[in-house]
Amino acid sequence: MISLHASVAQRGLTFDLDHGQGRTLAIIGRNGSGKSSLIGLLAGLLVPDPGGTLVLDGVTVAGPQWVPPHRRPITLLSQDPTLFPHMSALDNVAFGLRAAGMAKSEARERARVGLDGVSIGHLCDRLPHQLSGGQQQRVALARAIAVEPSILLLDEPLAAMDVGAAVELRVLIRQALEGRTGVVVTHDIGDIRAFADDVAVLADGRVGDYGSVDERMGDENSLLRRYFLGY
Ligand SMILES: Nc1ncnc2c1ncn2[C@@H]1O[C@H](COP(=O)(O)OP(=O)(O)OP(=O)(O)O)[C@@H](O)[C@H]1O
Repeated sequence: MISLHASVAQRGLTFDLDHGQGRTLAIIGRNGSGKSSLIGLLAGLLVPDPGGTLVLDGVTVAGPQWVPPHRRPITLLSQDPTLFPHMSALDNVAFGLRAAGMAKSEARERARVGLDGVSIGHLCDRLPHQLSGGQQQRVALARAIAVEPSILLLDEPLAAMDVGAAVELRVLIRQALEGRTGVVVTHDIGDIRAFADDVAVLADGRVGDYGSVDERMGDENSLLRRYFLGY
């Protein structure tokens, strides 16, 4: 569950959003509409103005109290995998588990299982520069879900992939979203169809339209249709 009621006046943004448990929300909007800022607020990378609140799974993480990013039940998969270049794929995935206090052997075993889960267990000893872009993004996905977040944020996760890699990763991301709450920023109607239950259209720093994808896909006058088709 996500409940965000917060402003960032410096950026001209005010968000009012309540999103249900176990559902995935697609965020779409033109450049500068506030997509990255919304992700930043959820992830704890951006602080809302005083008086704003963010509640994740019933816990207030911004507002009267502040919970830092690494203590939130949330992880982020971005367009850029941002792996540690000097660490193997295995150690990249194990890093967050170690940081959370897990013993080294257990963290490495969990990381190995995670890399098997995204079909690159056989590449676990490779450094990032020895992996293709698609393989690096699989490592990043394994890292994002290794800590078992209840909420997964996806910021244009397939934008840098070629078509083949995108198709394969889309299946893996869809699996990763099962049993989780998701938020995906995307410009790709394929991502919306594959991942999203609901869609929010951001405009001028606000949530301009919000509702179920099925309803809006069928509605010839919907904002979703106008956004993608221009009519
Ligand atoms: N670091 C910053 N300091 C001040 N204003 C910012 C900063 N980053 C973004 N903004 C402003 O906040 C507003 C929302 O920007 P944001 O990057 O969240 O939009 P976006 O929808 O992610 O855009 P894009 O699709 O271009 O990445 C814009 O008006 C932008 O100019």
